[in-house]
Amino acid sequence: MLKIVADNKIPFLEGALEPFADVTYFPGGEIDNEKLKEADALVTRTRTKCNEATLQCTSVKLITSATIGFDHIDTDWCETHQISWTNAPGCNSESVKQYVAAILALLVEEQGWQLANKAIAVVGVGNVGSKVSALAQALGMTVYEVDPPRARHEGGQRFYQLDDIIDKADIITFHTPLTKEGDDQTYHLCDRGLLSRMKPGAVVINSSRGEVINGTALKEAIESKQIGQAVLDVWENEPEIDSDLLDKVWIATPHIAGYSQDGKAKGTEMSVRAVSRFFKLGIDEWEAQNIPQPEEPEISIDCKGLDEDHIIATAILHTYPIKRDDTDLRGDVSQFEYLRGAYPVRREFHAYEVVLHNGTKALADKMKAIGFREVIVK
Ligand SMILES: NC(=O)c1ccc[n+]([C@@H]2O[C@H](COP(=O)([O-])OP(=O)(O)OC[C@H]3O[C@@H](n4cnc5c(N)ncnc54)[C@H](O)[C@@H]3O)[C@@H](O)[C@H]2O)c1
Ligand SMILES: O=C(O)[C@H](O)[C@H](O)COP(=O)(O)O
Repeated sequence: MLKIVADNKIPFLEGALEPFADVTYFPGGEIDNEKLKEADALVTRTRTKCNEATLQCTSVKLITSATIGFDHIDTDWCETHQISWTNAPGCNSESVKQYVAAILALLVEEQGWQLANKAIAVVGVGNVGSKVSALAQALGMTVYEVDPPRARHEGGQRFYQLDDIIDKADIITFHTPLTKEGDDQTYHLCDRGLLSRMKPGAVVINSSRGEVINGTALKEAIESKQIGQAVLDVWENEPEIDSDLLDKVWIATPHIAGYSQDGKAKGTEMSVRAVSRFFKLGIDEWEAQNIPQPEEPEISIDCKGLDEDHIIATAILHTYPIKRDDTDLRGDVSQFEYLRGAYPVRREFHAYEVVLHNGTKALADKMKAIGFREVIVK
């Protein structure tokens, strides 16, 4: 019988492959060479380093990661050793968009920002960045899209050079993969030099990979007030993160930007389907079951006396009260990994209906463009 080793923190997975395989589950960090000796496939997430040390002399033929990022897979080694691998492109991109939306909502609510007067630089315009860019455009912001590989490939006027707009953006949000070589390498892309050229008081958001920002340089830039605020979901050396940096950033979360139930379900679906295609199991269209509903799927807002930014911010923060995640991490930073494993149910915008009392159709259209399933004006 087919043997599959799987990470035990992949929601919706249990039961999917059991009719076809002997499936054993372990915490991601504990999956090692010994556990993979007789495995045909590994269904994984970012916490298992899929490299020579883990994979040599095993019978693994396929790795499927239920995540967007695949920097935990030594793809060169796998390819030269006939191990196929897949990730889950785009699976939780809407969830990361919701994370950035929640930050914009906090800037409106707590710092009085008027989004139409602000500019955002989106660095990396792939699955996540393109959604963040569309969100910011729907909110009326000026958007600078920065993506050198796409700029080279697609040409045209759409993309900016980071150096040309770095001093114009009120927010710089990073959505690149982590790469350590080549012309477009992103390791420490945000370094002392880049931080020093930012508009004074700018907000830096990183939900890509921790190593895209040099944490030491970021601390200095916050201390010297070169930048106004930093928002970090991803960190160098997770889960042993720099607690001094944590104290200095405005919003700190334990790598959960992509942790909506919807994103998790899609990641699991893409993994199961990849296993099915590879081993011809006949469940190429497998779907996750029983995705939990939001506690309060209807958002009711009286718009009288409120401006559009505040109304939208209220709805966004109803779906995702991001400060809860910040408070939990600051409560005990040693619980970084536990907080990820025990993450509460979060649903994306499309799981919600909004009722606007005294609202306008124009506002309703804007909120639908952001992603809410239904927006009713009463
Ligand atoms: N925090 C989380 O929970 C979470 C969730 C999902 C994804 N991620 C991470 O977010 C990042 C983006 O994910 P994605 O799905 O959009 O990836 P993607 O591959 O779809 O898009 C990445 C984009 O970055 C561009 N890029 C590459 N090098 C660049 C550079 N030097 N400067 C600017 N742009 C560059 C690429 O051309 C591409 O368009 C990845 O690092 C992923 O691992 C994190
Ligand atoms: O790459 C991704 O998809 C995200 O970073 C994802 O949220 C990582 O999840 P993990 O495997 O660490 O649970």
